[in-house]
Amino acid sequence: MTKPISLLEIAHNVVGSYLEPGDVALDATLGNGHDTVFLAQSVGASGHVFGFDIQRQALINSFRRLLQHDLQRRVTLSLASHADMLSHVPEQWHGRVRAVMFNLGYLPGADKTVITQIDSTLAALNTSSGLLAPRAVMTVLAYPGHDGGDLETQQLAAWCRQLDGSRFTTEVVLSSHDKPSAPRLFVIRKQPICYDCAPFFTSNRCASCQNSITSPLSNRPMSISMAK
Ligand SMILES: C[S@@+](CC[C@H](N)C(=O)[O-])C[C@H]1O[C@@H](n2cnc3c(N)ncnc32)[C@H](O)[C@@H]1O
Repeated sequence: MTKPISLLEIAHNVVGSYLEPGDVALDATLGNGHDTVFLAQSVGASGHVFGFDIQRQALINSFRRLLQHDLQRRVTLSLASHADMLSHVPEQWHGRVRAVMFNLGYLPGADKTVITQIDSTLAALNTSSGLLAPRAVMTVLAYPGHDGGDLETQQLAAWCRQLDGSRFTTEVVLSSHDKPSAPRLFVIRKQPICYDCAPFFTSNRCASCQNSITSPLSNRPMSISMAK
């Protein structure tokens, strides 16, 4: 039997479909740098990635991983909360960021009590949504199964519901073995449409290819749209 695709792979596939050489992307939670390396590879030598974490160890781990791939020149690492990202992303890129990735929770292999917090996560989501380009994407991998993670996931879902539906669409991708405690991936797309066209926009279609995003393949995790 083929192994179901993981939520992280889905996040990379979605984000990768938006990124082109020369783009700017943000890694809101550096951790061990896996997403950072992926983003740095996707934006090419002419693009740039800004990454954030509140733990020095995460910056060290991410920098080491970038060095292994000779990608360190494409990335600026900040020892800062993602809630403060605005002051670390140069103004010339405000409104031009193509992708933002969040992977909530704790740094694997480190102190599990240092985890993302609702207030700073929501502040960072608000800032990120303003930094995004007209056609852009944000992914948030959330873990309701750990301490505080369930409330953070609920708040994240509520934050998605209050987004302007004419500018943003949200899908939630569930693990194939879904349980209330299983991780879930939020995909928030900023639409490349003007306000004049917004009334004709259908929220269950991909903005770039117009494929339906609500029909899961049999061995895939299930994707649902966030209903208002
Ligand atoms: C699950 S890990 C991220 C995994 C990472 N994306 C990777 O590819 O390895 C979550 C990270 O979020 C970080 N974090 C927690 N609160 C944060 C905040 N306010 N701002 C930025 N990072 C934060 C933690 O220190 C931890 O390293």
